[in-house]
Amino acid sequence: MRGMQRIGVIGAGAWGTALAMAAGRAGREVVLWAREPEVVEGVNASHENRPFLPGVALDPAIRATGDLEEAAAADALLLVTPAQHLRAACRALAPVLDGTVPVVICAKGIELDTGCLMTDAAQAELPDNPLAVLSGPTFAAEVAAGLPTAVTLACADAAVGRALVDALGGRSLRPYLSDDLVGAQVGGAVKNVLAIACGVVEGRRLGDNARAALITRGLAEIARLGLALGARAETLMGLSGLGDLTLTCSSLQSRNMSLGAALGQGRRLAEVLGERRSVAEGVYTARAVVELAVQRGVDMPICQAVDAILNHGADLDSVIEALLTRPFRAEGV
Ligand SMILES: NC(=O)C1=CN([C@@H]2O[C@H](COP(=O)(O)OP(=O)(O)OC[C@H]3O[C@@H](n4cnc5c(N)ncnc54)[C@H](O)[C@@H]3O)[C@@H](O)[C@H]2O)C=CC1
Ligand SMILES: O=C(CO)COP(=O)(O)O
Repeated sequence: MRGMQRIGVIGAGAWGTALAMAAGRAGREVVLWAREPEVVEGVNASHENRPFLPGVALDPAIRATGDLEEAAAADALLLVTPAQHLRAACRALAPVLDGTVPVVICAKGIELDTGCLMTDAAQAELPDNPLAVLSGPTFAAEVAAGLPTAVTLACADAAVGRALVDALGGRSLRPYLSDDLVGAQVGGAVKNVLAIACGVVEGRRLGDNARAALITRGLAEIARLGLALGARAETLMGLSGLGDLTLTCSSLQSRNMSLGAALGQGRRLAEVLGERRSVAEGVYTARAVVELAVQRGVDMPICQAVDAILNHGADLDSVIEALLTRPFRAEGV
């Protein structure tokens, strides 16, 4: 497998920009594709992505472009759009992307209309490209700052996976190789829904015990769905599962947790979303995950509670009461 020198990053939100920094730090030449002309201009002229990663001085070597073909002319491509737009990004890439170029999915979510994992959506549009998944406990601002971070990098082809680890890894971003693409996606998608629940706990002042209980029983939900979809337990207990769940459910740096906290304080969803330009994936994945769970016969009461609050106008206190009065059961997955 030849070395990967030029990395294209598709999507210049906080995470795409942070990954561009990580790839640059690893010695790669980076081209960052942004939808917004002001982001292209800001990255190239002021070396800052003010709309999505304000206050971070970017490596001047990172070049931004609005031209998808230019970004696609790379040895590997990182796909970092929001999950609900990933399929459209792949469709736009198909005519300009060489079929041999590895594509690394960095979005976290489940597609609403289809229930597809991101790799299934990407595969449908880019059937020839080798696919990989990069996921784990990774707040963008910390990765951009070069703080120590570890991720799961899953790829079915071990040689491609190894080349990606070598191309992107360094002392501050440490990828652990896996071949479990399903497992690497389920944790990152479901934890965003669970982080909204943990935010509600925070906003309603239900205490740290309740948050720990939600994290633990939330992990059981991730495990049940993951195993039903063919994931391996060790992946779900690794960086992309337990690791990311722990991070996102413990810090108001998380957009999902802070959104849940606002709801817990009595604010309305539309109002909270209206104040943000950044994506809180759990808002969309909640419904997708509940539909998938119903299809697969998997019990996910916490995710269902979040979906009821977000999408079905359920009263927050009634939903909390219903969770607290569920019948007692044996522990375990
Ligand atoms: N920010 C973080 O710390 C991390 C984010 N991720 C994941 O990365 C993905 C991207 O998130 P962020 O970079 O944080 O986004 P962001 O919230 O910083 O920015 C929003 C992004 O959405 C894009 N966007 C908005 N409307 C769009 C549309 N109609 N079509 C296509 N794109 C549109 C914008 O161009 C921008 O790139 C998400 O799936 C997220 O869960 C994963 C790990 C860490
Ligand atoms: O995925 C993330 C951390 O791993 C970022 O979480 P938020 O999208 O909730 O900010």
